[in-house]
Amino acid sequence: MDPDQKPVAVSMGEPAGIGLELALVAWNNRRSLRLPPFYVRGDETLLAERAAAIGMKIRIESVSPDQAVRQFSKSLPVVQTGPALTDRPGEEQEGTAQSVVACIEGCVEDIRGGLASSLVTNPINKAALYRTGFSYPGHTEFLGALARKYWPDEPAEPVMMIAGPELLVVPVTIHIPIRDVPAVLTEDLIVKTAEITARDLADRFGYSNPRLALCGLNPHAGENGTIGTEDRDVIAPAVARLRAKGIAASGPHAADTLFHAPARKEYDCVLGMYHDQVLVPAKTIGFDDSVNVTLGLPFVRTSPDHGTAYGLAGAGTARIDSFAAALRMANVLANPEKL
Ligand SMILES: NC(=O)C1=CN([C@@H]2O[C@H](COP(=O)(O)OP(=O)(O)OC[C@H]3O[C@@H](n4cnc5c(N)ncnc54)[C@H](O)[C@@H]3O)[C@@H](O)[C@H]2O)C=CC1
Ligand SMILES: NCC(=O)COP(=O)(O)O
Repeated sequence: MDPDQKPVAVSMGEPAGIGLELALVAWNNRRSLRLPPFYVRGDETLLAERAAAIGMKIRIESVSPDQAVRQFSKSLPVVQTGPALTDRPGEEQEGTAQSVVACIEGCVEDIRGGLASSLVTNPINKAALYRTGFSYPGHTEFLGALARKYWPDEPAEPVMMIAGPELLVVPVTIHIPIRDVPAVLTEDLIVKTAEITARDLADRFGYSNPRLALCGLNPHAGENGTIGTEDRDVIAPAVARLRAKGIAASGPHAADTLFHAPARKEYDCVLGMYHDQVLVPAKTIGFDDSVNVTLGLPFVRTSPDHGTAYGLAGAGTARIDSFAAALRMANVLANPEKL
């Protein structure tokens, strides 16, 4: 065992979803899945109840983060966070949101304190958190705020990237209503998002001068301004600014012909102007093994690319691939010198 090895911190996510059983199944298959040591910030009782629900005999041990690596070979380490909860797979419960948020923040504090290498978040139910006053659209923006709190001297401009073996995509606008996209989509936002993407692909993912393909917003990228003007007046100038800075940006491209196999050879990453423009192709091509990774943070965060999947919770049948890929990617990004 590497005495300096730090565990990956996993937040429990929405208790009614599949996150708990992903952690259980991942630990049970840790060798065959080649997983790094990890611990879950969550509730020990809840994990034990979910293990019983899916018919899994497993040892779960409550630990502090510094004990997790040593414990990992014997039992699933849990860092108790919040009160004991009752497991109701697929059923939203009042009063769990505080624990969900505390687990995410606790993991970030662990990284800041040198106790964890990186963070893998399990899916949250966004609407359930909004109802309790959570003011961030998702993890991505919340983690940006936590980065500014815990690393006040470092820049934190979170950018979402969905990374699969065949396709990398970045949505420039994320969780906003589609009607708001044109107003939010500014030249500066596109340039900033592309710069962070290019920098992190080079520094953390080993691309030299990554090729970024920017989608248009309108059908046929606006058809020379006849089907909408944003492509011509906002996206094209942003691409020109990026190219002037030496970034290998191209576009605006018609999005409908950007994702078939020959087209995918022409770029390293696609920047889409809104969520579904790029998450639909990314999940269609790589739903099982893509990872959601936040660029632009002073620490490493990944997550599976899927959501809470209430319909599968408690059945023990949810696919583990994306969660396992998220754990492996977090460990590699956090330990570039060792791997
Ligand atoms: N990172 C995060 O926290 C994310 C959270 N969500 C949240 O998840 C909730 C549900 O969202 P949906 O759009 O229904 O997406 P979803 O990903 O939970 O489910 C979509 C479909 O994929 C299936 N699926 C999801 N994960 C699977 C797995 N591991 N194995 C096999 N099948 C799987 C589900 O059964 C369902 O048919 C929402 O509240 C949303 O906010 C969604 C995406 C990411
Ligand atoms: N559709 C992707 C998603 O919902 C993940 O968002 P985040 O919670 O990682 O910001």
